[in-house]
Amino acid sequence: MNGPTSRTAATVPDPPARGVHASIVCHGLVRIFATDGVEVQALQGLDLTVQSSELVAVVGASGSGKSTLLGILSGLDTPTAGAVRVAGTDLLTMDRRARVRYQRHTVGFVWQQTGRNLLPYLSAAENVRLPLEIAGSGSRADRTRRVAQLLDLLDVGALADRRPGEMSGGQQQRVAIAVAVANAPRVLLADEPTGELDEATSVEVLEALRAVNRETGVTTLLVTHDPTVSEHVARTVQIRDGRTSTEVLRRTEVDEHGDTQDVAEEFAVMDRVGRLQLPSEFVEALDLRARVRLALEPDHVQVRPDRPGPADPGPARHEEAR
Ligand SMILES: Nc1ncnc2c1ncn2[C@@H]1O[C@H](COP(=O)(O)OP(=O)(O)OP(=O)(O)O)[C@@H](O)[C@H]1O
Repeated sequence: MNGPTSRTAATVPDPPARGVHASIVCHGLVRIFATDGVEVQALQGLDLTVQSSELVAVVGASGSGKSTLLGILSGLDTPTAGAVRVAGTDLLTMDRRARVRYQRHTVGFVWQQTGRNLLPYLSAAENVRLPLEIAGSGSRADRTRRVAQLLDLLDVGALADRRPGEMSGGQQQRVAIAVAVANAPRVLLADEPTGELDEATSVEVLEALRAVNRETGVTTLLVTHDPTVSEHVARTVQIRDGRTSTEVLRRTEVDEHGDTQDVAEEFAVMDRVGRLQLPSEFVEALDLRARVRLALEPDHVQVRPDRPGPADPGPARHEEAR
């Protein structure tokens, strides 16, 4: 996804009205933090729609606003402006009780720090059982069955009796995913779930998230600074300066010889009033500055520097064209 690509295209996020099947709809999300009289705009009008049962990775550099977005989606923080709905719940109008219900039943979380996800003195099975008992779901036998099912789904069934300290980081994160989806939330949120893991283990944990998403249909949003995640998920949304800037969509195609191949295409994200961010590589490659020339062509829009270049016909020709 890095580097200039001639295949950058634009996509407009679905408006909330069309988002009946959308599980997450953020529209014009703004979050301003004020500390000691200094304002930081962590989110600057972020638009994002995630369809029901979709798995999306939100990728961005440090300080781009990922944790702020996740804080809002998890109901721990509220935006300064904008609209946000998750699984039909308007997160701006929730009262205290609705917030507790939302956090207990609608969303599940996996955090980066393995220690934050699991209780160290409980076994894997007991950790998964705990949220079921708190929610009072099913009979004792139902709970035992569900714990076993989830641990098997996450491929950690053999570790049911081990405590977190007796498991690897990747195994702990897989148990953490089982804990997060124990009460069948509509949405699973994961904050840098592979942040403390090596590359091979990270891939295993991503595969585990994909398996849970596929098998249970839980809408899954993970945030990470690791751009290579886009190689493992169908949709990656890039966030830059508190806004979604580009998206990479990955799909499998069968060529004329019957061979399958992975095709990744990068799109720029345009908001509802037509604003889009040019990829920084494009801006740098053409040394684009404050003003650019735009021209509408039959099937595309041209963006050129505001100065005559070798291929530029010059202002006289533009005058003629008008
Ligand atoms: N509680 C806060 N008070 C003041 N500023 C904050 C607060 N939380 C975040 N910020 C600022 O908002 C911006 C976005 O921060 P955020 O933590 O969302 O970024 P991030 O993409 O998650 O970064 P990282 O990958 O380093 O965690 C940063 O400039 C950060 O300093």
